[in-house]
Amino acid sequence: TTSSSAELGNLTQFEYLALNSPLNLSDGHARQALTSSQVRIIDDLPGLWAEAVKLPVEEVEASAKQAYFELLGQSSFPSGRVLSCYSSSVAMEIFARSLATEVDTIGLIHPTFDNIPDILRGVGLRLVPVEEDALHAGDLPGELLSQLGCVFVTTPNNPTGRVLPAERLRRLAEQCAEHDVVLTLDTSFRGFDTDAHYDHYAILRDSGCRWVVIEDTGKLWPTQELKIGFLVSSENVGLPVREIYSDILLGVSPVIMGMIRRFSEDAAGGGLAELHQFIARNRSVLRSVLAGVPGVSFPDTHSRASVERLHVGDRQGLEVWSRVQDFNVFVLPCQKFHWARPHEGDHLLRIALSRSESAVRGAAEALRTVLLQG
Ligand SMILES: N=C(N)NC[C@@H](O)CC(=O)C(=O)O
Repeated sequence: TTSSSAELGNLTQFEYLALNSPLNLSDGHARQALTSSQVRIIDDLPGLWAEAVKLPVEEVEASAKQAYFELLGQSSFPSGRVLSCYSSSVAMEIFARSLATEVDTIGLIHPTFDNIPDILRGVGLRLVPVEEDALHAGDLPGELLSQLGCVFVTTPNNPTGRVLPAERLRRLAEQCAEHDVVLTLDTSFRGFDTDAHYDHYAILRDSGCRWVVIEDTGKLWPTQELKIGFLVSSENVGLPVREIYSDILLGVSPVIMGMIRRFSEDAAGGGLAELHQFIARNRSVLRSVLAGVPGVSFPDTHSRASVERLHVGDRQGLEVWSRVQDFNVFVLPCQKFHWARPHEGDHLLRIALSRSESAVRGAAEALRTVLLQG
């Protein structure tokens, strides 16, 4: 039986409901088929295993990081200060615990995926919402920054897909340096949007601010949750990140590191451009099947992320979410992204696009049927 939405505490619990459905368009994980060149990498897992046994782990790790960060335009990444974690959420928990040793208040982008505020609250931090529009409009108010120990920005943001441009990042980092505020970025969706491929680490380094970045390989490729969350920090971050990392793990499997290197090399050889076209096609399928449905709109016209928000007009998002399950289709209601003011998400749903085109089409057609019922 599907729990009633009221019983579900967070977005991930909505995503659990969808995990075994053929039309799961709920979580932002990659569930499309492997490409033929990616199949060849998976076929060579025994070779990756043998390499992991034979080579020193630091060698396997360094080449995986180099391939992944270079692929996404981050050539100034500080290779000596990148910690490999089992997932980006594990990286975030380690960051949060280390931040809480020194900071009690954090400014967090609003809206964003709710496991971020949940993890930050979990270590006792007080959260202040920083509206996405305000963040992109210009400088943050000095009186806001003077009450914060950290500013946390998801870019590209989830679920809006909005990317912090280089000039805004430069200015924000300068402000954080001026106010001795740690600047933290969650860049989990950056692989999908070339606007997010400018060298963030060069800008952060040159600003002189204290910074942390969390990267996620897990959203890009369909690797059955075999992934790495990279936890990167500045030399002057002044937080016990490495100590707390050592409380949690010794390291990630070098087999997964080798797999990430191979997927990154394949992406650099044309696979990333193919992936972008694949996501763009799924986005256009969703938008065209739902075109013309009264009251329905897509608020994030520029998003290239692997998720798409749908505004359902006067309808209640939770009502549509519930009724579309009659077609075995699962999407994600958006209240919990609005962690400070949930009602802002009452008429919004999020649809995952890292799925087969037929799954996206099938889900869009089921949504159309439900939405036309009024
Ligand atoms: N640790 C958690 N809760 N993982 C779920 C998260 O990866 C899903 C996500 O980010 C998205 O659906 O956009």
